[in-house]
Amino acid sequence: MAKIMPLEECSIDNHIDDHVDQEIQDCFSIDAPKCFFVFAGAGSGKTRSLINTLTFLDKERGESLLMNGKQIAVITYTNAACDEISKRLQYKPIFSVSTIHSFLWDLIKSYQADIKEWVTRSVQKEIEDLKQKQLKGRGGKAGEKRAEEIKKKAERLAKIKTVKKFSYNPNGDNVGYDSLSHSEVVKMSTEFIATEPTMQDILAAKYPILLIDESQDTKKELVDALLIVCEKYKERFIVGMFGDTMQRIYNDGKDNLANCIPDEWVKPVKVMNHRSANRIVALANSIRSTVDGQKQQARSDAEKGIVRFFIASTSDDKEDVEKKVAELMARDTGDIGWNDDTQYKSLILEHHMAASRFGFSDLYMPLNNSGKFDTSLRDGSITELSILSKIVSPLVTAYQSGNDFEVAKIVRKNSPLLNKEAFASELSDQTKMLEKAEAAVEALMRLWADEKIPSCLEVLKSIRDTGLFKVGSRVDELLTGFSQGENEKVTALRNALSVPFYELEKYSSYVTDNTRFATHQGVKGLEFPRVMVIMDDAQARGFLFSYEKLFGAKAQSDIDVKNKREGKDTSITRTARLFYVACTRAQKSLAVVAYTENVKSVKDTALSNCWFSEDEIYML
Ligand SMILES: Nc1ncnc2c1ncn2[C@@H]1O[C@H](COP(=O)(O)OP(=O)(O)OP(=O)(O)O)[C@@H](O)[C@H]1O
Repeated sequence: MAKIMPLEECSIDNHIDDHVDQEIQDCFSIDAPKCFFVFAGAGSGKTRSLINTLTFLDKERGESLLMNGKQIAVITYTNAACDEISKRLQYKPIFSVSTIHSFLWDLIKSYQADIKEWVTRSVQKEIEDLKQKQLKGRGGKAGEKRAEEIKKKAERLAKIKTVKKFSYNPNGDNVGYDSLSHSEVVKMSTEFIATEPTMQDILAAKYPILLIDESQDTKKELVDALLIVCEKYKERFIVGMFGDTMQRIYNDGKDNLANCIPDEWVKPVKVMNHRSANRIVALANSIRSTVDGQKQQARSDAEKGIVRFFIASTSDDKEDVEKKVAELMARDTGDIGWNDDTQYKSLILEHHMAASRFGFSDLYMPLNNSGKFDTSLRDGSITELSILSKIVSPLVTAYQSGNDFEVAKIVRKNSPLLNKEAFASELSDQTKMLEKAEAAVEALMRLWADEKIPSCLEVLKSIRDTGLFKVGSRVDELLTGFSQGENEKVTALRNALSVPFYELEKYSSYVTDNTRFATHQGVKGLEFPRVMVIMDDAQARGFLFSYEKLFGAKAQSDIDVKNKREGKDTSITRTARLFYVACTRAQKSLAVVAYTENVKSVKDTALSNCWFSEDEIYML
């Protein structure tokens, strides 16, 4: 009788790419080290190969590297990816996993004299350039703005002379003349790496192995600098890049990276998509055929999978449309997960679209429109919002559900009324302290009495007045009325925080990834069983992407035509790549929803590109 093999062993073709990990491991040979470049489509197991490689390196080289004070550097695109990779590597000290900005800052931050010299030169040059423009310019508003900029830069230049130590926070706002901007750090450090032999020595000695995830979006200056160091230190510096040119969605990545990789680098090829069902892989291939024609195959044990394309008018009610889409998906797939909005992921183009769908627009828009809070708004780290969402909101929930233990725990952990210093100064009468803390909690909770819902400002006022939690001096400014000439951040925050407290809670759920919404860009690297990709240019305010152009509903601009003629990236190719990233997150079923001004063109394009068939399309 024939031996019955486990399914995994039967489907030999599912192991078609297994040689890739071995090819990568061979690059770390002591005698003939090589750099490598693993570029492969979505779901092909690049992250898995990265982790396998690191696990192998830990086992084979970990001890000797650590003993010599060296580390293996891993550069990822986001903090979330850093956390995930560090966790999977069990936080072992042999690895230094960081984002590009932290990596570069760590490398250069102790060279303060060089930093000072570079910044001084750079600001001087900026002033010079502005002065040149001023001479040629026509004055008017632009001229006034330039004059203001020249003045500000001259002030910074004067202050830079006195700076002893420059600071930089890779994850936040960098204000103040002694702090460096994100672009300054990238420009300066990559320039150091590309041109300073000492910095090249330090880099190669500290991190003899450097692996980069999502390298299609790695800043081009860094890629160029690393290529220089690789060439110079062939014997003792190995760079490994993992990525996919079709998933390049940020403009600062290196265009046509694949063509810049030296011939002697090892370039293993992967052809399988381990993530998605057959129909989704076929769609991904046909989207890709409009850009580079690379094809993947699904696993032999992959499900059939379902894709549907829903076309709606821009003026339709979005909530109704998306509800109907989920119902139709549940019906067509027979998968009840589509009936539960916590079980599928809706991918929107910009955060404010999640804000309007999930109900935190009034909080989000003033902050977004001010343009003063970049990443901190997106990751929820604006100080006042963070206190309200991370401390006050759980406290209110615990109190309202009668969980006294949890209330006490939150207060003890976070309140200055019960911290060590408070205990030290009230040694004789600690009950007094406890009573004070209790009274502060009661005062806060009275804001919710009689089914009232307080505004975020009222909540901040209560905790500031009672001292229940430390709020910082900006809250005093927020709680006084608007004054001419005040900091724009304060004005934006005051407007945002005048909303009912529940909007803050919704915002907080969104930034902590506890809602069904995420952006097309933000889900890079992730996967979900059910995905709804929402394309809605009318609601998106950026101009880098245009689904209407991709689907032929809007004409190409003259610039698009010119860029295309010159073989450059256009808003259409950029959008095709974003569309590819969004669709390839789906494992089992995928709904694509297009809101358009031109229903017919969208349908015609979907059919003529063979992205969807007639029976997969719904006109809503
Ligand atoms: N060789 C394999 N055998 C079985 N499953 C695999 C294999 N490689 C990857 N997978 C699974 O396929 C999915 C995609 O893998 P991974 O995230 O590593 O792909 P990726 O190439 O990094 O994807 P993307 O570029 O789309 O982010 C994961 O669920 C992973 O566990």
